[in-house]
Amino acid sequence: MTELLTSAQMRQIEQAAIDSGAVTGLELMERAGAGVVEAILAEWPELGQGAHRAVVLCGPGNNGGDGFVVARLLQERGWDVGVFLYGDAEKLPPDARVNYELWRKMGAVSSWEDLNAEQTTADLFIDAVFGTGLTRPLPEELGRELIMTATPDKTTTKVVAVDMPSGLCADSGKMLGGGGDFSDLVVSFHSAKVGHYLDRSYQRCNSLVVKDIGLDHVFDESQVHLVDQARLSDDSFPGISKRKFDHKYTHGHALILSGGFGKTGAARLAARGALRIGAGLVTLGVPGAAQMEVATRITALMLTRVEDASNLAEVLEDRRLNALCLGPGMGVERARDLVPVALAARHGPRVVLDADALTAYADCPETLFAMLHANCVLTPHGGEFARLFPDIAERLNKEPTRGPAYSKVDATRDAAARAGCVVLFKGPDTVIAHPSGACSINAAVYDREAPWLATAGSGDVLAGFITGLLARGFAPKQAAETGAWLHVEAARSFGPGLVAEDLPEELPKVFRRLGL
Ligand SMILES: NC(=O)C1=CN([C@@H]2O[C@H](COP(=O)(O)OP(=O)(O)OC[C@H]3O[C@@H](n4cnc5c(N)ncnc54)[C@H](O)[C@@H]3O)[C@@H](O)[C@H]2O)[C@@H](O)CC1
Ligand SMILES: [K+]
Repeated sequence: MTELLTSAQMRQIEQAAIDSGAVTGLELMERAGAGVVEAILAEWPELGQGAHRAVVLCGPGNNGGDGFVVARLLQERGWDVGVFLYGDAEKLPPDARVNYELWRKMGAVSSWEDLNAEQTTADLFIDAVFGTGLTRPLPEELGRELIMTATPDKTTTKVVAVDMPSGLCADSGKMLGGGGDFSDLVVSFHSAKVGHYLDRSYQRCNSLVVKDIGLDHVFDESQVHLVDQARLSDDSFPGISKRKFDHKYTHGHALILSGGFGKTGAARLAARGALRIGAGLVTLGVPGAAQMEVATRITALMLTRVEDASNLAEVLEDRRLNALCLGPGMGVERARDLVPVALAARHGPRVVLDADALTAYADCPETLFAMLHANCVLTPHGGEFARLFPDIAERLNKEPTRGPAYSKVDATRDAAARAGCVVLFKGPDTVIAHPSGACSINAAVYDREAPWLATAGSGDVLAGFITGLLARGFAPKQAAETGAWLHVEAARSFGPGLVAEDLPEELPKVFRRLGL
């Protein structure tokens, strides 16, 4: 289980460790600085050989303190190190001050104004200006200077951010004011911060390394989790495997409602996804005019005629239909007709609403919220999210003026609480929230990038994956997390050239690799 921390949670963990007497702030700072150097040498082994030149930019808080440690450790390795301080040495907090003094015994601290002349010759820039303590936008001139430091000749200068690229909010990944420009490497401590996985953060950082600084991992309900294999293998994968004596009815029966003639592709993609992920049976609910179109294009999938609301009500008399998917390619008219029936089904099937099933309620989201129940999952992309939750989206998209800024995690949690069901807010940073506040991020960033997922129909397959897992008996949040994780795994496994059809077909390979 990988927890992602807010700056307040990180401070609390550090403070508790310091208060318990287990460690001092100074020791933590030393480990943090040593961790940065270790990460640099691991990332660029060539920097471990011979002497190089580094420029270390230190800020007015403990992030700056880490910078002084890094400067000292690099100089001890024979490097030529230039140190610049933003702020007043007299006002440094105590641990940072100690490290400032230690550095002063070894070298000079230059004033910020001298930065330009020095910077062009460095092999390495260390951005230790602000970390988790950034609370207000960077002063404009500082932002400009940070951008300049990050844009020397890229072929020779590596930019390393300590904890956070300065200017980015550790809770939201948003930029507070200017600055916070590109970093080749970000080295954080103990646990990654929520902001590393959201918004601008991953767009601005090439790679993220988290170094252990000897603090205990404390888990609590309020933390955001990163959806990762370790977490999923605890509780989800056994649910994907099929046991020897199971039969198809053990694995649920999903119903995917399609659109009309010429509009059935999206539902067929979702259905294929539901089947491949292991639903026992998958039926497409198709209007009469599209029946031929669908019948000629499916094999293992089944088909039933669902013309209108009363038809759907009849079909749902079959209590074995335990997971429904509405939205992909459905058309908003048909969605308005069928969604209320699906949500009112008496035997309580689990329901995924995507695409047109969300857009259909753009004018009256409250009508939808009144019908939703705890067994639903909404899977909006940014546009659909803004249509259903306009005020939340507006708050999220507003330029922040102070930190911690309102984040995609906050927005998805608020949306889930309002909707009363699980909301999966798509993106390279897919956030999944339960109305209780439990929240996770499925990240397709850093070493898990999956840019080929940006292709028509990939969202339809995701809706299908989640529906299939719901049919298998997964709880809504767990289905959303596992479906989203496998979606990225399938994309990464297929690689370049991926089209949506490939995603379900790649799952067997992913499952084999997972040892299922
Ligand atoms: N607390 C600890 O025990 C540890 C902290 N560590 C480091 O300490 C960092 C957190 O330190 P701090 O809490 O001191 O915070 P920072 O060093 O991130 O920055 C806080 C300082 O910047 C000022 N500030 C905030 N926004 C500003 C703005 N826009 N313009 C000008 N000044 C601004 C604040 O008033 C404060 O003086 C972490 O990111 C990490 O790098 C590590 O050394 C590990 C141990
Ligand atoms: K920093």
